[in-house]
Amino acid sequence: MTASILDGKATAAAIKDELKARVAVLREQGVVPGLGTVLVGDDPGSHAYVAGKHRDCAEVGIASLRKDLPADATQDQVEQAITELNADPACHGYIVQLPLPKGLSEQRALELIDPGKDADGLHPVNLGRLVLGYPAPLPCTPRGIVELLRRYEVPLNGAEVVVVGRGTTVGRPLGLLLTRRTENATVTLCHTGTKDLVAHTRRADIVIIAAGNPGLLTADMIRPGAAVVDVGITRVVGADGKGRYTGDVAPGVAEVAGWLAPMPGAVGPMTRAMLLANVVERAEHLVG
Ligand SMILES: Nc1nc2c(c(=O)[nH]1)N[C@@H](CN(C=O)c1ccc(C(=O)N[C@@H](CCC(=O)O)C(=O)O)cc1)CN2
Repeated sequence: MTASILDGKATAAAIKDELKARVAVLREQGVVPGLGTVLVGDDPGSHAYVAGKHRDCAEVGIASLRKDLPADATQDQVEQAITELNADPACHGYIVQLPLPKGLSEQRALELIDPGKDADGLHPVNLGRLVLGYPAPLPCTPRGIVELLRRYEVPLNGAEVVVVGRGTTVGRPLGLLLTRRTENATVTLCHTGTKDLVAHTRRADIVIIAAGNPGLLTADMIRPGAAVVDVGITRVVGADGKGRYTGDVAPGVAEVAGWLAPMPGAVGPMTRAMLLANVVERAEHLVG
């Protein structure tokens, strides 16, 4: 068996076209949706991701508002940037790029975001609303994964899904999304304390791996025909001394799986597209 590839790049491009049309309608009504970013420090990965977010904005007609702070920025300076975006009417939604440099509190930064402008859906109020099943901006990576599975018609209703990784940006909210009545999957959340990971992954219809452990999921760990989603993204340095990103799925899985969302090319582009969707939805909400 060779897996059908869940092409996140093509799907994200289609979603961006849909959003472009919705942004045009908003602009006709005199509203220019705006995405803000708070970027602290000089991590090349974070700079590349933020630059990508603003390129996406330009593509679909969303205005960009950037707050770039130096690596030695204080907590007060970060909180000042957040307070300014909270007050800026041109900003419909914004994100604080994670991780923040050591010594800065991500928790305090996220809690200061106006929940109504939380484009990442990571504010405690919005995570709480997700638990309660109330409308809220959804965290971009989990939303992107569900959207990708849905658009490729991977059966979710009644499916046994194993999510590996219990982080607040992916694993935990993903479990909440997949167990809503609309998705109706049964979710097992595995993590570093799980005793027999293979026993779980082998009986799953869908394995979503967000462990940050390169090559952790090997071909012998999945049921033939299962769907596999690689969320892992770890920077490794090769024998040539060059850095590259690698996922959590080992080579060979594509020969056993029925569907594969590979890294690169699947979850990352969908995450970016969902950020735009969250901003457009916030602007549409204001228009009423
Ligand atoms: N505030 C946030 N911080 C971070 C998030 C987030 O969603 N919100 N996620 C990651 C970084 N990230 C977006 O910010 C992100 C990571 C990777 C990709 C991506 O497209 N990856 C490519 C592969 C890598 C590459 O080619 O450069 C892929 O998967 O195809 C997009 C966004 C941590 N911080």
